[in-house]
Amino acid sequence: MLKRFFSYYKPHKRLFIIDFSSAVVVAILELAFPVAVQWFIDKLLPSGDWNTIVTIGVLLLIVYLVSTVLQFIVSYLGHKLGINIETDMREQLFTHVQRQSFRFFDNTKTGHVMSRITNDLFDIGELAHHGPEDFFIAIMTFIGAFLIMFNINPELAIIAIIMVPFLVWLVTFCNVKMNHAWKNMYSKIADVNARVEDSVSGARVVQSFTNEEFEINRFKKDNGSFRLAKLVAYKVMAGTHSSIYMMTRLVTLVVLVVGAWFSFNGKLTYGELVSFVLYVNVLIKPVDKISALLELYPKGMAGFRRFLDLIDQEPEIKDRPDAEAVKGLMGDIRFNDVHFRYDEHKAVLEGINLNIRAGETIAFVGPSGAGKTTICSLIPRFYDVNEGAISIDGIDIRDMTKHSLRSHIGIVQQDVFLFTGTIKENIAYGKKNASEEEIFEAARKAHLVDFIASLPEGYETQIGERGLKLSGGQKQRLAIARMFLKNPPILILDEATSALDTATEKIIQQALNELAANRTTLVIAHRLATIRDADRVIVVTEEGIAEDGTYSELVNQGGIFAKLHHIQFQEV
Ligand SMILES: Nc1ncnc2c1ncn2[C@@H]1O[C@H](COP(=O)(O)OP(=O)(O)OP(=O)(O)O)[C@@H](O)[C@H]1O
Repeated sequence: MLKRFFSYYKPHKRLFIIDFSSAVVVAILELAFPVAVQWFIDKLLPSGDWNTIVTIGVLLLIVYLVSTVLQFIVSYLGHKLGINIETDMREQLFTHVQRQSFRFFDNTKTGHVMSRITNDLFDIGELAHHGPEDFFIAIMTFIGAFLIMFNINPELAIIAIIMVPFLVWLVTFCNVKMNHAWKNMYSKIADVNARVEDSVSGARVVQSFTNEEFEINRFKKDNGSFRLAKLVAYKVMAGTHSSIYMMTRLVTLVVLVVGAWFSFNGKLTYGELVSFVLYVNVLIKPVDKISALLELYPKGMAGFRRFLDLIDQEPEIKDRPDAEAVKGLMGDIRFNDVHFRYDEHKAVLEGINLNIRAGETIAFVGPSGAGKTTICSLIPRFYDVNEGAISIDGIDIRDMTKHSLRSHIGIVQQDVFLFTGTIKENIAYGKKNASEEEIFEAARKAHLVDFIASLPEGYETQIGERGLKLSGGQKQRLAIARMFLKNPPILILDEATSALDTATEKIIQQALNELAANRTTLVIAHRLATIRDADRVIVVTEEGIAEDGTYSELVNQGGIFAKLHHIQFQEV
């Protein structure tokens, strides 16, 4: 895991080297300071040479100035390095989530994904900056300080260092406890995020059921669990800090008292004693640093582990290495003995055989839950078949790149999803490099022009989150405009006209008929009035494809479709 963590430094090698070497120089200057003080007290003060004292003062000032500049570099560039790494990871994670397949989103809570992309990575930048640098500097100053102390007075140096193993044990012990506490805290905040995401996006449902209290109580529960998890983490942290504080002060105290005794016995000069006490601080500082790292390391690593968990989840639907980027597909679709299941428990499709000729308009009808939407989801490879194969123009869809396959298919969902932004931006989503004329033309074909003209800001009107400020029919027309722009050879309309009033529906139906001309069009419809013009009607039931023929053929056949027809048109 550490190896993978360090691989993120690679693109920022230069920054790391500047930051790290500045930190090393600062540490060396810090190590040299007590020696200078000792020399000052023992040699310079008794000599009474005021000129040398002033010269040394000026020299020290220069050293301090250099040190200050280096401190700035360490602090600024170090943090820059950290945030660069954090940004890279966040971008990688977002890209990775974008490439995930439908099944991933079926099984993952949005709030949890949001948490991983935002909160979980907060401490990684800090760890990336402080981790290796502080660790190395701590070891370096610790060894350096000990060697100098040993040189001044070996006995006192050994007394000072004798307590360090206890400190190391304490640090390790606390590390384990804190690791656990932070990981738990991250998982709880992910739950809070998931709850907020659910309640806010479902706010209208919540209010229509007057379930606000219920939602508040559920939130309180999750928020309370998060509070508890964070409190535990802080408690462990406070325990760690105070134990380390006590141990470090104890070392200083022991050195001061024993050092004073040595001094009485002429084994230590005053300068050496002062320098020794200063060195105890230099010796202990790394332990302080390590204790800060101890707090940061588990937090950062807990986030990094969760980051890796997600990064290591391979997208289910991937391009084969030899996949072809297809162009100009006509839309001849064949299902050859297709079996499909969403999960282990229940087969949704079993042995489906279908033959859809390019340019045909096919209507899928049948009871709810029979698998009409599923059949259509398999064509763009939102899911892969478990057995059998689907081909377009004779090419197995698994032999095409996902991108080229999907660029030939347009889908108008039952539940239109629009993005926060303007009307123009949302239409242009169908074709990223569309010209203004193309956008206007698409809007015209979708009968949106009058509506857009009635808005004070026209095409620049903000439609609110997920198109909240538009009516169902307007959303639907916007989605249709988007599809005119995309202009795909294969069209899937999932009850596309269900949100329209009778008058608008007629106009849209006309537009859709125009759009469907010379394209393969699959319509999933419940209202039979919209599919009278279809070339073929396919009845899907839980047992598979039950009927296949033209509208009138099926009505005359007197089977399932005929029954549906009679129910809808109240003919007996
Ligand atoms: N993402 C999913 N994960 C698991 N099961 C699913 C998923 N989507 C659909 N199903 C199940 O698969 C079966 C077929 O669903 P599908 O949506 O294809 O039916 P449908 O005929 O389009 O229904 P409707 O007319 O109500 O839209 C149903 O039993 C449904 O519960």
